[in-house]
Amino acid sequence: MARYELVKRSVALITLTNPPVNALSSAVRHAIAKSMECALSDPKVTAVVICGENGSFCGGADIREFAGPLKGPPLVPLLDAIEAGEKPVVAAIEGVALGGGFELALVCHYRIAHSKARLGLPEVTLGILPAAGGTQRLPRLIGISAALELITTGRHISAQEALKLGIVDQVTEQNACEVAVEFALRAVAKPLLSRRVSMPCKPREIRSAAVMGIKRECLHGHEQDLGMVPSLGTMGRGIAVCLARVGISVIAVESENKLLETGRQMVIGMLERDAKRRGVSASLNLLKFTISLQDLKDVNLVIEAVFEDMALKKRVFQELSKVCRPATLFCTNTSGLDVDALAGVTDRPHLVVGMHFFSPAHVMKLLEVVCGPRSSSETIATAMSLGKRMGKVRVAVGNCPGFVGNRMLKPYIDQATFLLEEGDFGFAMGVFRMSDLAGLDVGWRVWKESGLTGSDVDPENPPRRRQGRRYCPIPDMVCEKGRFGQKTGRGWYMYDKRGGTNAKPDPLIQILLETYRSKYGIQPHNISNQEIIERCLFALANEGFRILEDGIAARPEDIDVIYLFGYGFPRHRGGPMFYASMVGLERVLERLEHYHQAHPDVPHLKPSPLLKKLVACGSPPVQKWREHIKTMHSHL
Ligand SMILES: CCCCCCCC/C=C/C/C=C/C(=O)SCCNC(=O)CCNC(=O)[C@H](O)C(C)(C)COP(=O)(O)OP(=O)(O)OC[C@H]1O[C@@H](n2cnc3c(N)ncnc32)[C@H](O)[C@@H]1OP(=O)(O)O
Repeated sequence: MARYELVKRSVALITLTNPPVNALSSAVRHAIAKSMECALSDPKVTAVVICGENGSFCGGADIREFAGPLKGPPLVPLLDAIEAGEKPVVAAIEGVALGGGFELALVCHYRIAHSKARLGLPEVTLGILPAAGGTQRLPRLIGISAALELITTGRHISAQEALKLGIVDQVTEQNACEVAVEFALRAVAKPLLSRRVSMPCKPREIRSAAVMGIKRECLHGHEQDLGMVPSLGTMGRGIAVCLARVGISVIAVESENKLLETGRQMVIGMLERDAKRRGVSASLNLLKFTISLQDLKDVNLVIEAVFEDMALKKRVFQELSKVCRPATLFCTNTSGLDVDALAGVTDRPHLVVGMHFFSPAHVMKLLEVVCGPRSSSETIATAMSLGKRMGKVRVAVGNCPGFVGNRMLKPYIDQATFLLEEGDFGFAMGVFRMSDLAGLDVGWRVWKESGLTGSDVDPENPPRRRQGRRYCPIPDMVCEKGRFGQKTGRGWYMYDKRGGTNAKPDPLIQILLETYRSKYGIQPHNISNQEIIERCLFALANEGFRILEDGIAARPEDIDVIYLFGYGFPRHRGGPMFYASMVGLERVLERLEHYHQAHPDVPHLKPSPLLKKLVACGSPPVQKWREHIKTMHSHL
């Protein structure tokens, strides 16, 4: 778990050996303690270097040990002892120094980082604090404001940024361990006191804290050398970039030459910029562009990314069934359409699976892999593996309208618009900015297809009621004015230009709201922040409980991963399901009952049976909820 050797006659080299990222398992902590004891007591040793095997310093706590009881030596006294030792210790950081790994580096008296190394305190993303000294040592090293930013965001920083901040002493392109050994030999003669980061911090820094704001198998039988993306629209372009940059050949298909050329230029530009940023050469030779579906006859896997229209997608899959080899997998990039209905028009329903990428696909980490009832286990495993190769955070979900993420969005957005009808200020507008970004026409089309708005609606229908429940027509009114969000320069907000991102309140929306409220005799009233949060977030979590009941997600943690990586849910809150457990399931149930009583025509506010069951069982912790769920999707 750690190798101990003497190098250059007097340097003790401690190499952490716990693949894949040399995490701090109990055995590793034990081995570090023993090695340090040897180094400090051996008179031949004048300095120590700590490094990690296989190009990775240390990925922090060993997540494989999280479920069990804490065993082995605790980390804090071990780290304190390293820092307090009378021989200089140098951390040789290659790969990652994260969480406890970063905290280990912070107790070393010097830190040498390889130029490609990444450092960070991602604990906040796990809902915990960097409690092995990170919250204490980092502010002392780089100042409170810079440290708070790293601690509260969990952001990874590059070696170069770490050097600028004063976290590392030297960045090298060479073997960091060899550089550290030479460095350690030179450090022997230097005083250590000032190198111990946990020395008291200056009073000026403490005062400024008081006014500071706190702001991840091989492809089962389907090694993918060829992927393809029909349609080089926004999603198709991003997906093509994701594939090419991890070395997968892509044949990109468009319907006509002009669109093909535009798409080609954009994909090449995106790949070149991406390669420049990563300091590698762009893999342009992996891309082929065509307007002929016939060119796909020999590919192993197809990712269809045409416009979100069921009839169009069905036509594409019928054509693909004629063109492609019988063993070719068909993946559909859809944000909510019925994957099984698409599988049904192909000659190979068991080889069809959903891959719901999030926009922009080359940036967003989340991938929902949608398992249709006929998707084979091998098909699902292949899509999951492909996602892994593309560097995505993958969650296997069941097939239902909107899958997990977008299905939960419906009650959340509904509550936001109902609140907009009812209230006049204090409203957190996050959902409206997000809708402007996604495009308001997307939801409008779905509402139309499901008969909630548009020409199919019975004119005798009361405007604020549809299909027997409360309906808010304000989003339709916004769309009827051609306001589709950022892409049209106007939506819930106004933007300086089409495609602009700088949202400003638009007086026209205020006028629209006032006119609407006066037409329907709605008296706006003051809505507290608490009510806004409860109605939006408890409705969101309530749908999460229904998704678990329906077997669309296998576990609450999957729902949380989807919301953290696909919907910008605040990391420190852990996701909607974890948040509900933190608030207390009893309270969530009580508030939902209260709001459902006040709004009986809003079914999403009716507490889900699973929530009630969990409360009746004494509100067990999130990781125990699965024991109370009857329906389990066979593939999840
Ligand atoms: C409540 C906890 C109490 C426990 C107390 C224990 C006492 C000691 C600890 C003290 C406090 C310290 C706390 C922490 O350190 S919390 C922070 C923990 N670390 C992380 O959150 C890092 C998580 N990992 C990542 O961000 C990434 O995996 C990566 C950047 C390290 C590498 O990314 P990438 O190159 O994209 O590869 P993968 O994500 O695919 O990972 C590769 C492989 O490595 C495994 N792995 C990653 N991190 C860990 C880890 N910390 N422990 C064990 N294994 C890890 C990952 O699972 C993959 O494995 P594979 O699926 O088998 O391929």
